[in-house]
Amino acid sequence: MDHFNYRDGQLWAESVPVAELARQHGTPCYIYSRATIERHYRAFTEAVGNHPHLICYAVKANSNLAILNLLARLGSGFDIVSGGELARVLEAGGDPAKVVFSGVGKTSAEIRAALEAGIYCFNVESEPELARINRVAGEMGRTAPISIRVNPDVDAGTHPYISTGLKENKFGIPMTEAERVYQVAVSLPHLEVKGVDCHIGSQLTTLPPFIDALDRLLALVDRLSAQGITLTHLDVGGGLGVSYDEEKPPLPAEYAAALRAKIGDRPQTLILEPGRAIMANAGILVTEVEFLKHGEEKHFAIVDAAMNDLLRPSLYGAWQQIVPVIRRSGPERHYDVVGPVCETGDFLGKERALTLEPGDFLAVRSAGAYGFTMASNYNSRPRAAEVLVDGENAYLVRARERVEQLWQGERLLP
Ligand SMILES: Cc1ncc(COP(=O)(O)O)c(C=O)c1O
Ligand SMILES: N[C@@H](CCCC[NH3+])C(=O)O
Repeated sequence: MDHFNYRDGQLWAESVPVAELARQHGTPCYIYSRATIERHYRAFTEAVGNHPHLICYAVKANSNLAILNLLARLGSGFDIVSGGELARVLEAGGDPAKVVFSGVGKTSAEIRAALEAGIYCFNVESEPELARINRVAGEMGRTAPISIRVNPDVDAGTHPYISTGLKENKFGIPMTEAERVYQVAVSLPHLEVKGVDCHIGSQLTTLPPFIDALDRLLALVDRLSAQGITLTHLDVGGGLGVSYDEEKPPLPAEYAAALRAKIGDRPQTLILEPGRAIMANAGILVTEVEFLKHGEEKHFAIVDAAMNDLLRPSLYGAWQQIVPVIRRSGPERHYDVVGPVCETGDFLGKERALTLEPGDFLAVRSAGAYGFTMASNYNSRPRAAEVLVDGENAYLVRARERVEQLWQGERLLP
């Protein structure tokens, strides 16, 4: 469900015509809906209900400061994976005491910054990382709160690049090693063991893998408890999918309710790290058709957004709906919608039935998550503007990069 709908033959973002925003701010341009973000966030919290819980929004999905600030105002915590994401959360007014820090390669400097900020917990992904956090905390005269990210070896049934909970993936500590690593953790003087964590992948469209992983986590919690290690929280990661095409993933409310039912009256705080399920359908990428090119085999719509703006189609072969911002009548053609970047893999969609003229605006739907955050300056293209719509109002929350910004910090040889 989102707040991008057609009225009078044109696409609206809440109560603002998308074409108006495209003209005002130029294209390519990301447009987000505040109402959608808030609805998705609330669906999670309401479904978990009165069980103690914390939603730690996965910042990597969309780290625009205005969006982080909106979520912080709703009470959200944050799942971060770098010092940069920590800095953004703090800048946006996020509460460090609600931050969990994931990722397999935390540097000493990042660990120090997180301890200084006073984050809630490190999700530790290896034994050397455990030792590093213990050392840094000791140097600072602090105790570092940690949980172990276990790899439950559950097949999430998702794209191989975004599956994280299998033995062959780089993430987490194997379940078979987990108890031993917990014993190491409790023996280290500058660590406080808080919980357990897992994250099995992204864009999951069914419940069973989540439930399997949770079963394995709960069994571990019981085994640890028998050894005198009591945990205060259970972090089940993110990964709930959205409908890009025909997928019918569980709704956030169904997902959260299923986890809640499984956990029953266990005392541990439930932590969720959703990213995509909150943001994907809260954003679109708007682009203008520059040229139509009718080849011998194919029709191309050459647009002003490219793989540097939205990488998912090129990287994963991901399918995202592409729709006209203003509908026009006339015969449809099947177009490959491609950008100006010099790569054959630079496409937003293939074989899309559209009626188009140069100058038309197109919207790529479900682009609020892993859209702008995966953008680059490839081909020295400035990154797109970002606009957040709130009812009848629209706010430019990040201006399009200017070309001069593309060489900031670079120096010529003397
Ligand atoms: C540790 C961790 N938590 C949360 C997420 C968020 O995932 P999603 O956007 O699929 O909810 C990710 C990304 O997959 C992740 O790696
Ligand atoms: N970037 C991916 C998801 C990766 C999830 C990060 N752990 C996507 O667009 O689908």
